[in-house]
Amino acid sequence: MALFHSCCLPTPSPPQLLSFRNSTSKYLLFTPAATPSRCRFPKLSAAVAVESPPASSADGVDSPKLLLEVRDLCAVITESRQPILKGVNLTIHEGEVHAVMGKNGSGKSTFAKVLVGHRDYEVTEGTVVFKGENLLDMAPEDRSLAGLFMSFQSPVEIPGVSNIDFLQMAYNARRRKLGEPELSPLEFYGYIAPKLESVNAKIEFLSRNVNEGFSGGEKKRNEILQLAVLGADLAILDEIDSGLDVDALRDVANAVNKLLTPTNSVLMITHYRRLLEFIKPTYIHIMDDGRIVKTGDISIAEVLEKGGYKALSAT
Ligand SMILES: Nc1ncnc2c1ncn2[C@@H]1O[C@H](COP(=O)(O)OP(=O)(O)OP(=O)(O)O)[C@@H](O)[C@H]1O
Repeated sequence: MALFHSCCLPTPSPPQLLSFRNSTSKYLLFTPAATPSRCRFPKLSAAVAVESPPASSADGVDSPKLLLEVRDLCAVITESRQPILKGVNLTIHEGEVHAVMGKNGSGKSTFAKVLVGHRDYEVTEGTVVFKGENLLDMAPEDRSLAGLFMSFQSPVEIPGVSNIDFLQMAYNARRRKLGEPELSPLEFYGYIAPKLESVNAKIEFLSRNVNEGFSGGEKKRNEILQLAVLGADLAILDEIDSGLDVDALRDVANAVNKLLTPTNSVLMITHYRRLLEFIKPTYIHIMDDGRIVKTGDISIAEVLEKGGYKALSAT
């Protein structure tokens, strides 16, 4: 705790801010002294952030609604108190697809898990507002019921519980929360059959125990089936492309694309441009040492693929 406080002193130097604009967004370039983080750590690098667009545009057309606003988010590992997130800033509007990339160990999965309230981590600073509510005040299950979904990098197995029972239980819990009547097993089967088709999964998928004995690719497909069944305002997909063959990647990406509407959003973590060719991101963010240090468009992934992170830091 002491380490955290000593690292989180307010910056003594005045903010230095450069801004520039393209046709759609205004970009803010923060110099190290003005990196927008309340918890400060010694290693600072220039960060580019995309400023939230105004609530309505000049021609009177409403801009998409704000879905998630993360400000100066800092988190430690609960047990060891080791700081992992060191001031994450991110804004997501409805209808946007955000991709987070970054070197191994930069904090991407931790960020995702902190958003869904994983107990391995404790938030020590910062705010997260989801659909206008303080997300950090909500229990993990309430975050899910509020419309947050996360597909884990390594989905858990639940021996003894069949996929269909698990999905029906989760879906009916959501309906109860919404004050809607629960679906009977027969009604639920009618609801899930087309979802199964949308992820190109076989019917046997439903009678198998949750993820037990599933191949890596089947587990990822099953995660997207869960997303299709439960629905979400914000789906966080952690390396949904890992371990997938080309056809499975296309299936999974197609299923995600079919779920995208103008009012929901995806935050996906990936190492590879390949996924971004199937699910087109609105923004790509680069995470480094627990912070988002760069934000831009698909060109970031192109530079990365050609020259690695070294090439990116030179841009
Ligand atoms: N529960 C934990 N216990 C110990 N260390 C942890 C824990 N969670 C995260 N870390 C450490 O925090 C750092 C960030 O991990 P994280 O999984 O968030 O990185 P990542 O960017 O998702 O990496 P990758 O690209 O390899 O999946 C790593 O050094 C990791 O070892």
